[in-house]
Amino acid sequence: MSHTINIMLAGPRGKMGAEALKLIERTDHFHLVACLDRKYDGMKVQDIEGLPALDAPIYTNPNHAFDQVNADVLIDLTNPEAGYEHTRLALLHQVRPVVGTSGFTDDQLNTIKQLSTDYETGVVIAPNFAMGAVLMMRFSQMAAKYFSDVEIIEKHHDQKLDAPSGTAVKTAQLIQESRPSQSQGHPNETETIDGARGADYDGFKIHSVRLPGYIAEQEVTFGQAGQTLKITHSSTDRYSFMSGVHFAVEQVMQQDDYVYGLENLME
Ligand SMILES: NC(=O)C1=CN([C@@H]2O[C@H](COP(=O)(O)OP(=O)(O)OC[C@H]3O[C@@H](n4cnc5c(N)ncnc54)[C@H](OP(=O)(O)O)[C@@H]3O)[C@@H](O)[C@H]2O)C=CC1
Ligand SMILES: O=C(O)C1=N[C@H](C(=O)O)C[C@H](O)C1
Repeated sequence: MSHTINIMLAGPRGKMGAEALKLIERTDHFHLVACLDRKYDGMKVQDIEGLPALDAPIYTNPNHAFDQVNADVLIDLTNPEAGYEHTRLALLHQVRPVVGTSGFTDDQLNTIKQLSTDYETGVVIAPNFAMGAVLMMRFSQMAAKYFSDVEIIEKHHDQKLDAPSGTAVKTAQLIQESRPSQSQGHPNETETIDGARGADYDGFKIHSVRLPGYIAEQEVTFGQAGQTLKITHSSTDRYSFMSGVHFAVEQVMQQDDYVYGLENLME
């Protein structure tokens, strides 16, 4: 019998938050103790139309929530601004954050890492919870050892706030670890329309597509004379992220430090 894990969830009405509530509801040893939201202060989750019958209270002031509620884990699925503040507060209260929210700056990630050390509290930052996406990133890192020319194309729904996606940034970092720095394409290439060649990361390009109809997709294309290699992952349902959320919640309970990427927790 697993030990009960008390969870505070930020962003319960969001696309991911609503899916995470269902995960918590169906997992026997996950117990929702509170939600952080922008609205409905003092109400219960079960009082909000469309949300499951869970009697956890909703707080709009995260300070009050962390002062009043005993949580083991914070799951954050909000936006970069709120997510950073929630994660910071969680660490100050020695609540272990599992962060799916993307779009943090390097400075913010460094502060989170430092707080994790200072408060001896584990934190998992997961650019992508889908196991297939984690493998796609690792395969891309492997391929970059042999194919030094690469471009990343990520495609998301048009409600996404941050670009490039957290997944694309993490993929780019893993590729950078595997290939020597170099710039690609023709040295004299010009853009007749600004941005046509995408964003530059260590000499290679990242392209962000935003369209209704997509959930999340990424294609990493490698090229060398006479051949191309494409490594692609698609999430066609947000359910795809939930086994990773489950895994991260379990894992963060065993952690005392900062983990950036689920691949660091997989054998
Ligand atoms: N790591 C991963 O695998 C994945 C990560 N994500 C990331 O998760 C985040 C959420 O994505 P998604 O669910 O699609 O986005 P949504 O916009 O659907 O949901 C975000 C939710 O956060 C709420 N919110 C905004 N500000 C606050 C606040 N201050 N306190 C509490 N709640 C707040 C919003 O409320 P309101 O609507 O009222 O503004 C909304 O309900 C994004 O950063 C996204 O990139 C998404 C999918 C997978
Ligand atoms: O906003 C999304 O939807 C997603 N965000 C994450 C990211 O920025 O990579 C993960 C996934 O791609 C879905």
